Amino acid sequence: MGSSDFSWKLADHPTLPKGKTVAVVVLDGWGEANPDKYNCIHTAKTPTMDSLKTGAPDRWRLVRAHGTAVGLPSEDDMGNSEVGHNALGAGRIYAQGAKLVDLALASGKIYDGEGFKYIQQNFDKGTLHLIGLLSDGGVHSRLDQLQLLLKGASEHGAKRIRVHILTDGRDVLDGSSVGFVETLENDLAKLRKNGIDAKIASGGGRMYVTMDRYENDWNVIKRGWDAQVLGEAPHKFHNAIEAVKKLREDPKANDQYLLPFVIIDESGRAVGPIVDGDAVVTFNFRADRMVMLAKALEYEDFDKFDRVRYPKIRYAGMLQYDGELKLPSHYLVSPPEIERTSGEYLVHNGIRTFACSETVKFGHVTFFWNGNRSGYFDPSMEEYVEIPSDVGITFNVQPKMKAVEIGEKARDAILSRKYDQVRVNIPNGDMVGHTGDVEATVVACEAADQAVKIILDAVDQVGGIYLVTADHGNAEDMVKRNKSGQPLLKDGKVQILTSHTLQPVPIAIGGPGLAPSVRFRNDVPDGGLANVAATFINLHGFEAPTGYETTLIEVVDN
Ligand SMILES: O=C(O)[C@H](O)COP(=O)(O)O
Ligand SMILES: [Mn+2]
Ligand SMILES: [Mn+2]
Repeated sequence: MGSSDFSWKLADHPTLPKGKTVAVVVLDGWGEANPDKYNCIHTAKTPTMDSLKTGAPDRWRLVRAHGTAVGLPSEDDMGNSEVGHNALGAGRIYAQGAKLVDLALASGKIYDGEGFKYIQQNFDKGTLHLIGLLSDGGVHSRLDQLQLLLKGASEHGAKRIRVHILTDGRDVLDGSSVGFVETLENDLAKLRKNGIDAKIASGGGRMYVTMDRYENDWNVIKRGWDAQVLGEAPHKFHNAIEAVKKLREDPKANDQYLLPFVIIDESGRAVGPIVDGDAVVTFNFRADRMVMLAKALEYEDFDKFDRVRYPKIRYAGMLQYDGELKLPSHYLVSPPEIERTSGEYLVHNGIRTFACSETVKFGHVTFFWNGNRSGYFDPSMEEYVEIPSDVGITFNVQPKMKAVEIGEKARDAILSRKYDQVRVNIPNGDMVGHTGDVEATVVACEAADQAVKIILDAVDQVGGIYLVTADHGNAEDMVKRNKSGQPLLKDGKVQILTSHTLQPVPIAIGGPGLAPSVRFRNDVPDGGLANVAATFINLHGFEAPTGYETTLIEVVDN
């Protein structure tokens, strides 16, 4: 398609009408799995979601939400919110950050890029700092990519390297951080043998240190800043393995919330604060939980917390995290170019959108949905509403979260008849699932179901249409399993799974506004999240844009 003949105008759908309110509901972390006591969705009372499944067999199906269906490197990669919402909003499958970084490292092109050359200029006199999530979860970062980057940077002139680690336990099993730190320490020892002064300098659990998102709690970034930049933390150790082991001894401690620590030398001085003339790389490829730190590192004017010292550094992200803000301005690998998203088409075709979630998932139905782009396409056509999330708690304490509030906001938006698409993310299954608390996750799923009911009732009242789906699995399986699907025991105990899963997710359509002749096609058996955008664009009365993955629905003669 030449740029001159490109048009935002969508063709009318041959049969489906315009003007119906369409509610698009994304249940976060809600996959389909066999009934089992570790399937919290099965245990929970979810009459609304159950009725969608059993009520209309040709309007309920499963779609793929992991691996290559969402642009991840392999079928062993579980889905996640970033790639899931990108696929849902963009209607196409893009090679995602994980994959793009793999390619750039494998070809060595990462070292020829503008971003690497930019930071490289500080290697002679300064230290290279690498900050990021230390695990093989593959959601925000990957250990093997860090290992390659360490080796490559040292071969390209870095003489002094400091790694600032964030322990995981959320995309991987709790307790696995010790092994990851040991692996990293081995690698750093090898570098030291080759004359590179390479050490771990600081650390902390990802949810307590650095990896907040959508500006929910700047204290999280500040704790990281104090350790990474200022070299200050309440806990000081001589090595990181000891640090993680000791801090985990507290029975309440876990990898996700590990207290911040710094590594000190014999004289008690922090081994790696960030100072003028240093180079810094944040090695996560995923955006949402790096944007806040990127702002603190990059913005001269910054008032979210007192940085005390703002070092003059050369900073690059693994990727550019926000395409609209161009943040950070330097990066090692170009992000996927997600363009022509459904949201942009909708504003060009007179479709007014309302999008809502609570803070911890707000960017999922806006920023990720719109291709990692913050802000509106057209503020006169869109309204985005953020409900403040609880701050400073783990969500098993408040498993209902703001589900009902989100449902009610969506209800009011639907009843106002001011919007054609009302889009929400309901976070409970995912956010509580990540805590590993099975009982709380059951409560979470029940709350999510109630929110869906509130929305579907409103759809009923206005004669609208609903499309209910999810971005990836989580709450439907809370235990690590062997290949035959049985819980895998360790020391006689099951291992609780805090992470997402490889399961498919449901999608259901219906509502009084949906013509009786509409049903799911059965010739798209491998349909995935990227097929959903064409589907809801049809429900708005338009043909899907060129290049979009095919629709999941067909209109049959009765
Ligand atoms: O960032 C997180 O909370 C997890 O790593 C992934 O969860 P999400 O992809 O559902 O946000
Ligand atoms: Mn998610
Ligand atoms: Mn999640």
